[in-house]
Amino acid sequence: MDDTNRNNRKKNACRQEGTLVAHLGVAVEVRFDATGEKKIIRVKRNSGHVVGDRVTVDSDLLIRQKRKSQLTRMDARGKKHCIGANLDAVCIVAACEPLPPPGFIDRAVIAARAAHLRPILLVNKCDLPNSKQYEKELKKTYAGPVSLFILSAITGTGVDRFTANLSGLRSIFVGPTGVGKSSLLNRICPAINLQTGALHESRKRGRHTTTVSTLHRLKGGGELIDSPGFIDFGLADIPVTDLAFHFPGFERSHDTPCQFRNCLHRSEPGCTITSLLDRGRISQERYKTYLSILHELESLENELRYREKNKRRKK
Ligand SMILES: Nc1nc2c(ncn2[C@@H]2O[C@H](COP(=O)(O)OP(=O)(O)OP(=O)(O)O)[C@@H](O)[C@H]2O)c(=O)[nH]1
Ligand SMILES: [Zn+2]
Repeated sequence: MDDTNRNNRKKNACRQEGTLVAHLGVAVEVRFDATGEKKIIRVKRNSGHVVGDRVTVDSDLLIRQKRKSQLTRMDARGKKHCIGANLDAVCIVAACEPLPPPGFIDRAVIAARAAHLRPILLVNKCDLPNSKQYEKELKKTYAGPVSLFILSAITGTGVDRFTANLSGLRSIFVGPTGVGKSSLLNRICPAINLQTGALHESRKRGRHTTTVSTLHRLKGGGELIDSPGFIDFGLADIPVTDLAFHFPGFERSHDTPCQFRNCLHRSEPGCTITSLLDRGRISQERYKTYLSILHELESLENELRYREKNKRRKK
């Protein structure tokens, strides 16, 4: 073996492949494929790595591999955040207390579908007396095209039925803060024993609990990512003409395309969606929500176009 070959072999020996299993802000934790061992590696705060990323580690250097899928959201200031990588499903956690901000579930379903991920809606805290009415409303709007599970992290109701569906999938929990994501994860994998709101409350440190993203292996074979709660699930990179296709409640329109390919379903002739609306097959409430998200996306597209133009002018 010549020196070059020997050096290359040496180099490859200290290169290891793995999965990023925790993001701690200024460091990440990588689980190596070969040994299952974990290593903490320092990264810059905005290094662009997210939980679920496949990486090659060369001593302390982290090389990210191409993602098969990713889930992205936009915050109120227009900044994009990738929340998880190489996913299969998005578990949107909601509860009657605290109620999610208006449009949160719709945006999360749209973002999941646009990223080719399966949306799963979890209605947690079904042990609370106010839950029944809320469950009814969510079932009416989403059940069918979106898998929906009613459960309680406290009593354990519905949890086994839900976890049976996670086998073989990498899923991520998303939801506003306080809906019980960490409590559910604790119930599903008791070994993790994550800090939950109650724990923090007892230490009088407020309710913001999850500050890091972590990936956990499930007994049944799947993987689950717990991510910090956030208030706004702004849509990123979804063209206005694609919105209706991903919008929950418009699934009936998929078989019959509108007359115009760029139809936005307002008042264009030959529009399948407004025709279904007129015949009561799409509810007024769903259509109104669609229009408000459409308006939001149009404003965003205009803003981006304006910024782009200004940038070019300055050059
Ligand atoms: N009654 C009831 N309370 C629950 C249930 N699940 C969670 N809680 C309570 O809701 C509060 C918030 O729970 P967490 O699990 O910390 O919520 P989270 O969604 O992880 O919150 P963040 O980490 O801030 O995103 C805690 O006080 C839990 O005890 C449930 O099924 N029923
Ligand atoms: Zn149309």
